[in-house]
Amino acid sequence: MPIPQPTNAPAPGQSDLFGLPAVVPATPQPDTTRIARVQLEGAAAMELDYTIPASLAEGVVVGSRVMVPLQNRQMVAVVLELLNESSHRGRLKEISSIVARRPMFTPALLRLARWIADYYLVSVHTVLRTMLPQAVRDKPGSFVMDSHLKLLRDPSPAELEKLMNKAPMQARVLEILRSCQGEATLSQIRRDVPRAATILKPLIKAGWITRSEVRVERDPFQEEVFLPSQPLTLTAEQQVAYDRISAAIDSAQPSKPILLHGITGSGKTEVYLQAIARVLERGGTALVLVPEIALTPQTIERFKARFSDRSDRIAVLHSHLSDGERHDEWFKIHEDRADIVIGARSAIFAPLERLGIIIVDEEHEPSFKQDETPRYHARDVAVVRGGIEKCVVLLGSATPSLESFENAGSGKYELLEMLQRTDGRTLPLIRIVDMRMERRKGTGVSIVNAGILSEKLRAAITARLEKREQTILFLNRRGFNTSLSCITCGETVQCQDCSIPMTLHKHENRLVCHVCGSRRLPPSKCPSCQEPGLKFSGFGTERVETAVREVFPQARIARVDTDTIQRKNQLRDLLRDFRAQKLDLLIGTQMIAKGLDFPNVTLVGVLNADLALNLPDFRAAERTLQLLVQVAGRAGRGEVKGEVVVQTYAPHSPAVQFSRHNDFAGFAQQELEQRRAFHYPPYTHVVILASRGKHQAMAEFALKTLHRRLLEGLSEEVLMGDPAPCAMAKAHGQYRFQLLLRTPKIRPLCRHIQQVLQSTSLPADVIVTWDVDPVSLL
Ligand SMILES: Nc1ncnc2c1ncn2[C@@H]1O[C@H](COP(=O)(O)OP(=O)(O)OP(=O)(O)O)[C@@H](O)[C@H]1O
Ligand SMILES: [Zn+2]
Repeated sequence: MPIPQPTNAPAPGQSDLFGLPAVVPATPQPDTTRIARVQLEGAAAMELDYTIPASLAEGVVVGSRVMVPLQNRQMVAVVLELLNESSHRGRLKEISSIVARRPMFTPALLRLARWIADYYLVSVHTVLRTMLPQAVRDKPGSFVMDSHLKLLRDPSPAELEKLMNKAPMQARVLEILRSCQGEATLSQIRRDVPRAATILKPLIKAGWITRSEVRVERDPFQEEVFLPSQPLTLTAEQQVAYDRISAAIDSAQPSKPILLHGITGSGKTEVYLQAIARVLERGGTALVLVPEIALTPQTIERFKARFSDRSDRIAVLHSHLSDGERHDEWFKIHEDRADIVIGARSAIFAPLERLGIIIVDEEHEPSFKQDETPRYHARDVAVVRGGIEKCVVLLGSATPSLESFENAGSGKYELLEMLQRTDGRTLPLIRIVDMRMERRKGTGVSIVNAGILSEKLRAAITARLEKREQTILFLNRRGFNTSLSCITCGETVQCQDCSIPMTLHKHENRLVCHVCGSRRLPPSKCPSCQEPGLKFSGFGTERVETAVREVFPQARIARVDTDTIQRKNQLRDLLRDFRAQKLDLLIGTQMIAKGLDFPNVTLVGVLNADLALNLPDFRAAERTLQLLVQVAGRAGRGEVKGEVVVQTYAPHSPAVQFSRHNDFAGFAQQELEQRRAFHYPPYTHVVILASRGKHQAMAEFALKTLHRRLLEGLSEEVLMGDPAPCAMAKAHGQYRFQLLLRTPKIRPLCRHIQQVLQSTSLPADVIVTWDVDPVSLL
C-alpha cells in the first residue's frame, strides 16, 4: 500500500534518513550551557562529551544522531544523555550538526542498551548496532518509491477525443485514471502504457493531473487475506488470568512480571489477544515475542485476523523477511504506524513507544538467547525493558523455565495458572515404551529391530491409518544414519574440522558434518586402520521416512526438516496439505514440535526421547521434559482423544515420568531441589568463559592464563571449575576450551571478569568469548 511522504520530502536519491536535508549546519555560538554525552559509531566503546551549540539546542535530544569533530575528522554519534556538567567542561568541542532529527533510539531503548552492555559485558556501541536490523543500519531510508497520480477533473468525451487525436498516450492515461476513481500509481499505469513516465509533464502542465512521490511498502503479507475473528468467551481459568493481566494494564503502579503457566491447549494465545486488545483500547502498543520456529504463518494469521480492523498496523520482524521487508517493517514501527509488533528474539528492540505490554510466548525457549555477541536473553531483556517502560510483562509457557518458575515461587514474579484445556478434554494418554525390552524381543520386523519403531507404535499407526486419523512422528535428528564406524578398530568417521561423527545423507550419498556442513563421499574402508568393514548405525529422519514408507506403503507421508524444507513457502504449503488431510503422516524434527494445532492428529510418536536427555548439560532433564510436553501437546486437539507414544531407553528418568503424568510442578520441585543442592541456576548465575583457536596448546594456554588471573581476588562465593575441552572439543577447525563459573551474585563477578579481561594480553590467534547466563553448556 502506498504511503504518502511527508510534505517536505526531497526527491528520492538525495533524501537522508528521514527525508530531511542530510545535514543541518550549525552556526558556532560560544555561549552554550548544555552538554551531550555521545556514543561514537564505528569506534570502539567511546563515549565523549560535546557541548550543544544554541542553534542546535532544540534539535538535539537523547537518541539523536549527530556529527561531531574528533581529531580533524567528523564522526557520526548517538546522543546518550543530556548533562548540565562535565568534568571536562571548558575543553569540550561542539556538536557540528544533526544527522537525523528523529532519534533512531527511544530514550527507553538507550537505557536498555546501557543495561545490556553492563550485564552481558559488551560495549554500548555493540548493543546499539544489534538493536537495529542490518538493512536499517546500512541503508536507512532506502524505500522503494513510486509516483502517485491524481486526476484533477474528469475530461468530457469531446476533450478526450481531441486529446486522442493529438496525443493518444496522454488520453489513454487519463482514461485509466478515470477508470480507477481518479487515482493510481505510475507503476500501475505503466502496465498499460509502458512509457507513461515520459508524458506526465504535459499532463501536469495542462492541469489534468498532479503527481506526488510515495513510498511503496514491501509488505510480507501483501497478498494475504485475513478473515476477521471475534474474541471468544473466556473459560473460567482464562477469565481469572485475563482479569489479573488487565488489572495490571489498567494500574498506574508498575506491576511485577507475570508468569502465565498454561498447559498446551489451555488457550494462552486467546488471553494474549484479549490483553492486547485492552492495551490498544487504552492507546498503548504491544510487543509479542515468539520463538523463531513458532513464528509460523498460522501464528501471525491469528493476530492479523483478530485485529483485522487495523491489520496494517501490525508489524512483523523475523529472519525470513527480505532485507527490504525488514527495513520497511522497522520504519513502520519507528514512524509510529504500528501498534502491534510480532517478532522473534531481536524484536525486543522494536522502537515502539507507549508500550503497554510485552508478551514473551514460550518463554522457556533457548532460542531467545542470542548465540553471538552480545549474548543477551530476550526474555530477560523483556523484563528489564518492561521495568524501564513501566509496562506489563507477560511470560507464557506450558513448561516454564525453572528460572522463571523459581522467580514466581519466590514472589519476584506473579504466577497465573491455567491447567485445563479450553475444550474441557483431558490431555492425551502418554505411553512409555522401554526400547531395551523392545529390542530384546526381536520381532523379526526390521524397522522394529533397528530400534526405529516399537511394536506398540507400529500398531498405533496402523490403527490411525485405518480410521483416517493423522499421525506425527518426531525425531530431532536429520539424515539417514548418524554414524559410520569400523568393525575392526571401532573408530568412528569424524569430520576433519569438528569432533563429531558425520551423518550419512543417503539421498545425496554424502557424509555431512552437522556442525560445519562439510561433505564427503562415504569411504569404502576405515580411514584409520584401512580395513574394509564399515558399519552404519544410528538413525535420523531420512532413515525413518524410508522405513515408514516400507512398512506403510499406502500411507501418504511427508518429512519436515531443514533438508526437505528449503523454500520460504514450502513449510506453509506442506502444513496446509496436512491440515486439509491430504497427508496421513508427518515425520519431522523440532520444526514440527511447536505451536501447531491440527484437530485430526490423534497420535504423536516420539522416536527417541533420550537424545536431549543424554546431553552433558545440567538442563538435560528440563529440556527433555519441555520437548515431551510440547510434542505431546500436538495430539488430540480435536474431537478424538489423543495418544502419545514415547520411545526411550531411560523409562524411569524423572523427565519421562513427570511428563507422562503431565506434572510440571512435580518435576520442577524435584529438579529445583537438585539445582539448589548442586549450586546450579536458578540458585546461581553461570558464566562461561571460552577460548578457541587453530592451535590446541595456545587456546588452552589462553584459558589457563585467564583462570590463574581470575583466581586472584576471586570472591569466596564464586565456584570456578578448571579449564577443560568443550563437549565438542573441536569445531570449524578450531580447538575449544571452556571454564565454568557459578555465583549467587552476578554483578561483582562480571566486574571481576571484565577487569581480568582488560588487563590480560592473550595470544593474537586465540578468540576468547564469554557468555553470561548461558542456555547451553555445549
Ligand atoms: N475461551 C475459549 N473458548 C473456546 N475455544 C477456545 C477458547 N480459548 C481458546 N480456544 C481454542 O482452543 C485452542 C487452543 O488455544 P490456544 O492455541 O490459545 O492455546 P495455547 O495455550 O496457546 O496452546 P499451545 O501452548 O498448545 O500453543 C485454539 O483452537 C483456540 O481457538
Ligand atoms: Zn565439521
